[in-house]
Amino acid sequence: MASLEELRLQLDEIDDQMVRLYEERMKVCAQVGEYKIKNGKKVLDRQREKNKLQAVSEKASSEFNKKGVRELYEQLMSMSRKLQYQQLVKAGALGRLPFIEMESLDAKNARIVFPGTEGAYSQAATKDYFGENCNSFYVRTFREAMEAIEDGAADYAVLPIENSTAGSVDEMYDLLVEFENYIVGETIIPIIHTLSGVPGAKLTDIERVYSKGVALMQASHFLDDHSDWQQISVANTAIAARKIRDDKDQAQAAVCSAYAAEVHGLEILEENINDDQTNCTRFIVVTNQKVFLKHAQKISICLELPHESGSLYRLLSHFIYNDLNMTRIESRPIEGKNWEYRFFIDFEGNMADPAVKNAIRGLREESRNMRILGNY
Ligand SMILES: C=C(O[C@@H]1C=C(C(=O)O)C=C[C@H]1O)C(=O)O
Repeated sequence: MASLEELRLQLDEIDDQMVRLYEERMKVCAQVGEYKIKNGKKVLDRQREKNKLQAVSEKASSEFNKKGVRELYEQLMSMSRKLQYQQLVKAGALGRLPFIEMESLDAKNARIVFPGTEGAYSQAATKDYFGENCNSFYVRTFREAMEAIEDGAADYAVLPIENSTAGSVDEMYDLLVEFENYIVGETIIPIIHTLSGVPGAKLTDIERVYSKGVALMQASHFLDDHSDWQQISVANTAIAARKIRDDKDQAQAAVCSAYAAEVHGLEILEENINDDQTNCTRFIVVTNQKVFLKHAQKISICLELPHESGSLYRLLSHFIYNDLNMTRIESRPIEGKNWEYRFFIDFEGNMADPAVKNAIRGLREESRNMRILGNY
């Protein structure tokens, strides 16, 4: 029997040939890439790849090797496509109107809309991002804020996208798909709830508690200790505070911020009733202009995938190959298509970076309805 050294020498010789052949194959692929640029053809040809996988796997002698050859060729063709995407990006064929790079946002002259009412957490986020004296107004719902941006009634909207306790704000993800608005910034603010009632009310008077559904959830330990209280969900924590003020009923209280309580003239019955003391929410800043800040370092995209095995795995290779760090992936059902999903992916990078351009080119071609939601 041959020694390990001898066997490894044989492997080395085979590998030399394989590398040489790989490089030869890639040279031909580069010519295919040039042809495609000239003739406006897509890089990915699913039928050709299907036929190729069939043909090469048939040449292998055992079931085990058929599977191996298939996997090997899937990777080879994926590398071939990535080379061609690079060629396309170099040739300037980005395929969509580009995002315009901006030095900074004009916070001084901006009109900013936030959902809720005076005292909402989204108002706190607005002031945090645009400054205490910014020119802001409120609308009732997230949708109305997105409409205000689309219509040009406001330049920017500040909207919640993710809470550290309750997770994603699903409605916002759906609205980002529905509207053609773009994320240009984000800010994270602490969310500290109080239980507040009309002046003079005591804890023992309370029978009904109003707040936003997720806020009631974030204070569930405290509220569970008062299981006789009826919990009523309204659009926003500050809207709940306003209602308590307007109704003037000592049996009613709101779960809202200390600031909302102060703005609406309520008295705090219990401070800091969060389950989690580190509770915070990430807000996004949205605009209707296709712009990104020069120093932006995070990109959000969404896309749909064909309902076939391995499609997500293959898609993620664009991040790995281009050395891009993915920071978040989320999925939402696609309306009208049961059990099919739209993926929302955040990754680190700036749109001006060639690695980002290459990845986006590949992702766009190999998925359905890919959209860049923003670079911020
Ligand atoms: C090289 C091509 O581009 C892509 C890569 C393929 C390959 O590496 O064999 C096959 C089909 C295309 O998806 C081609 O179209 O032939």
